[in-house]
Amino acid sequence: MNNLKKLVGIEAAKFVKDGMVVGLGTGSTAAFFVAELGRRVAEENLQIVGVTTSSVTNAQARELGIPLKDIDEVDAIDLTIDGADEVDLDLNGIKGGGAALLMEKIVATYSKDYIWIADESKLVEHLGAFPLPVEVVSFGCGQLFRLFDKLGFRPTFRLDETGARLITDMGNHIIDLHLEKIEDPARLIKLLDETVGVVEHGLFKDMAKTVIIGSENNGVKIITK
Ligand SMILES: O=C(CO)[C@H](O)[C@H](O)COP(=O)(O)O
Repeated sequence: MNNLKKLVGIEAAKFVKDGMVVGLGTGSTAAFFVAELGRRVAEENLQIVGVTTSSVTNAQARELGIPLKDIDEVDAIDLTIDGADEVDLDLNGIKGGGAALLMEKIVATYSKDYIWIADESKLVEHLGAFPLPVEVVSFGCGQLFRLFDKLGFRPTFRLDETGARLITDMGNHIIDLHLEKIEDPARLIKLLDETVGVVEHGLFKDMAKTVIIGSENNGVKIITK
């Protein structure tokens, strides 16, 4: 699997050109992309500015010497490349397995172009087998948990390595919804968007225009909308 993640990471870096402001995604697949960008900056003198989507990616990019700016210091982000946990045939997806969904969605929203990279195991017919992450403020999140439970969403709090409720880079918690199959993504998005205490959710609908998929048999496949 790692070889496929590396393959698509390297392929995605080819979309990055001199002068671009580039959104740098989070996760093990995006890390291969960031590593390749770092190589190009160091070895090919590629001139870019990165905007990161998590503290983890920020640390990796700094280590590699990729020039970085805060999202509010740039006029626009030309292109963001990120991983995904699930991608359906309409190029809608679930993100947030790495707990970075809020920063990832904000960076994606302000990007002119947005590409996902993934190995073939992420392609699905219906979203929902991967638990849907919902970022929530800590105040009243127990009430929110009970509400999700009553709605039949089978919620669980995301925990950190110590067993405590995970705290995201933005200082919130994550409730994962074990939905199995999301029949109507638009309806669920409306419900979550209207629920007080929900900061953001990992359903990314109509955001990615291109997905680069790595497969054992066919190598790299680029799907566009
Ligand atoms: O959304 C994400 C982080 O919040 C990641 O992009 C997603 O979880 C995919 O990660 P990986 O490439 O490690 O499978």
